[in-house]
Amino acid sequence: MKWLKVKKTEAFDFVCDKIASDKSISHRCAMFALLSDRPSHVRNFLRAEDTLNTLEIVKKLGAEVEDDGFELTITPPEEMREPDDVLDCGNSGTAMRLFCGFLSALPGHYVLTGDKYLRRRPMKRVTKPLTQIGAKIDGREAGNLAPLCIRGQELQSFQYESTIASAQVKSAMILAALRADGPSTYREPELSRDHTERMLRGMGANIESWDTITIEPIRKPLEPLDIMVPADPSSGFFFAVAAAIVPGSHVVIRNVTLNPTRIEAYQVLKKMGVKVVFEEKENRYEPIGDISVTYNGRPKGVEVNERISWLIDELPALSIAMAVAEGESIVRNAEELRVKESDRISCVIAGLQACGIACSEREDGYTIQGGKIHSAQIDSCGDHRIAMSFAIAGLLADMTIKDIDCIETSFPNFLELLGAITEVETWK
Ligand SMILES: O=C(O)C1=C[C@@H](OP(=O)(O)O)[C@@H](O)[C@H](O)C1
Ligand SMILES: C=C(OP(=O)(O)O)C(=O)O
Repeated sequence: MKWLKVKKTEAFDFVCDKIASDKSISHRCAMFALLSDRPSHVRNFLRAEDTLNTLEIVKKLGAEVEDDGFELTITPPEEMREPDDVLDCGNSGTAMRLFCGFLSALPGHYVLTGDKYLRRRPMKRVTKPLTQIGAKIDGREAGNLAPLCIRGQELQSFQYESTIASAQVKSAMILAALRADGPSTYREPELSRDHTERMLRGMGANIESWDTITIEPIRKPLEPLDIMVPADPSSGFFFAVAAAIVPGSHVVIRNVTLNPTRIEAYQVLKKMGVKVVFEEKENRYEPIGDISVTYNGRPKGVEVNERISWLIDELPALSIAMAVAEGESIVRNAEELRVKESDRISCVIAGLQACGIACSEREDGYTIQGGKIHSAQIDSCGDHRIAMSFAIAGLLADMTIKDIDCIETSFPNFLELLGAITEVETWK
């Protein structure tokens, strides 16, 4: 098990074009390449554990992958292969849920599994609606927990109204709908990240989204992808919080997706009084540009209770800004945090309490009374976002973090970048 010590730092000015590539988009690049009959070209693919596991699965399904160190060329097989082994999604909920939808309609037998954290996460949210349209999926707790066994077959078209705003559920259903026996519709309570719709549309799929998403089944292979994956705003956000809390600091995060469903946490920082500027530079599949964040005095407390799916992954890091803010901050309607890689409500609160911050949890969120962060020893709970959030808290008071191996799942060069603004030490 790896440990990390982060030292308190002084004002920094950091222009960063090395933030990890977007995880959501990278998963989809690997998977969606299988929907074409020609090679897809993917530059800047995220080389982290989660997305490399997805790429391995795509290879086990018969794709050939050439890698020149910068660009991946993913050539789909003429016919998808039934794998002779289990498909390991590692730590990734996105991989497991999207593959459920993808494989349910593909002839063959597939077993999806993952690490001990993923095998605890609820899968009923995808296995239930998929089963309702004819999918054959089984797993522990009547199909709720991995390992999941899928026997792919023809699926029926559907009209599904989801009770949760989840891009993973939506994407699983869209992937199933692409091979269903007629047009399908999908509704969600509030728009969740929409990379699947944008990318599949860019590949020529007939997907319309207004209040309701309408998906036509594909009658021929889609166009291949030709894409440069932008930087991940969720990864960049750790450095945004760093600039927001260390007096006199400034950061520029370059070439990041500016998709509105992904940058809401930056909008909240702005609401807290931090100076945040977005500069769009191009638009292909997604708007892409730079985000600059400048310290602007002590941030102010804020209440976050809507568009939760637009900032769900950033809430642990945002809680660090809330912990140093003037006044009280409240997070509501965020019960989804409890079923991520860890129970992120309990882990955030336990970590902040260890740092001497007054805070308390509720079923759907937490309340944080802004104060002064003290040195502490924090357990990451095996969760990359908890580990990196408290590493950022360490910029204000030396912090020791237990079990940081999980950072590899989404942001392998995090410590290298953090090392540019402070002293870091790791040991086993
Ligand atoms: O579709 C995606 O790429 C993701 C969707 C979100 O999960 P939910 O769909 O469970 O909200 C998010 O938390 C996850 O990190 C990535
Ligand atoms: C929740 C996350 O990812 P996933 O659901 O893919 O494991 C995350 O990266 O914060």
